[in-house]
Amino acid sequence: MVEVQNLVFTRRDGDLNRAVLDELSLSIAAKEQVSIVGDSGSGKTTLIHLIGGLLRPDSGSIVIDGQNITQFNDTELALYRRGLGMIFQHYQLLAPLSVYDNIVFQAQLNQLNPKQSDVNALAERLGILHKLTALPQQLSGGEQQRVGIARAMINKPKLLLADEPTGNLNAAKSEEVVSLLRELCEEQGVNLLMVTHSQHLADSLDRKITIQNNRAYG
Ligand SMILES: Nc1ncnc2c1ncn2[C@@H]1O[C@H](COP(=O)(O)OP(=O)(O)OP(=O)(O)O)[C@@H](O)[C@H]1O
Repeated sequence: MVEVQNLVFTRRDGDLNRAVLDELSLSIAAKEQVSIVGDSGSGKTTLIHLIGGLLRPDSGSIVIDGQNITQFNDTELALYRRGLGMIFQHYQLLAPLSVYDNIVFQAQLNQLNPKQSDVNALAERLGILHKLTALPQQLSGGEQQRVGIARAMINKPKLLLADEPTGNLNAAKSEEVVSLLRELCEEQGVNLLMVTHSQHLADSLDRKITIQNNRAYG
């Protein structure tokens, strides 16, 4: 569950501080799947990064499962980030590593050692079982994003943050990837927050939040 209250985040713009998010509040129930839409530059990525503990707000609170992450120190915040799943538009796979190693690398850094049988089961589910020994460059965009999803899901996160996960894919591939993402999140009871520019994909989730005039609606 995500509870954001009166969030303020400013960025330096020349000599001025400019509010990107200003007293933004929103509430997302456990297991809910929510899309985040809004004009370019409205602050969607900023919001995802704040909820993901990659940025700190100027003021306001972000409560995740009862814990106000804005009060975490750096170590606590790093620990919090390890428990999240994140998916990016440009996949951010490690080029020299095989698909299998890309899926487990982050988990292993965090001293979690996913079982091979779990990796295989997830890869099968995502249709990339036959690609586990391939390098990312040998994969299509859609396949690379499936690896991104596997990497995010292998830790069994409670919260999955996806920033334009289909921004590099065509409409048909985008639908495939998002419907897989939805299914997996539903099965595992994962809260999904997905930034998208596609109204169609946004409408396919439980709820749509629009960022406009530095605030959240919907
Ligand atoms: N590192 C940065 N330094 C200064 N300003 C930034 C930085 N990153 C983003 N901004 C500004 O903050 C505002 C919000 O950016 P953000 O990336 O959150 O928007 P967005 O809604 O995700 O946009 P898009 O849909 O184009 O990806 C924009 O005006 C942007 O120019």
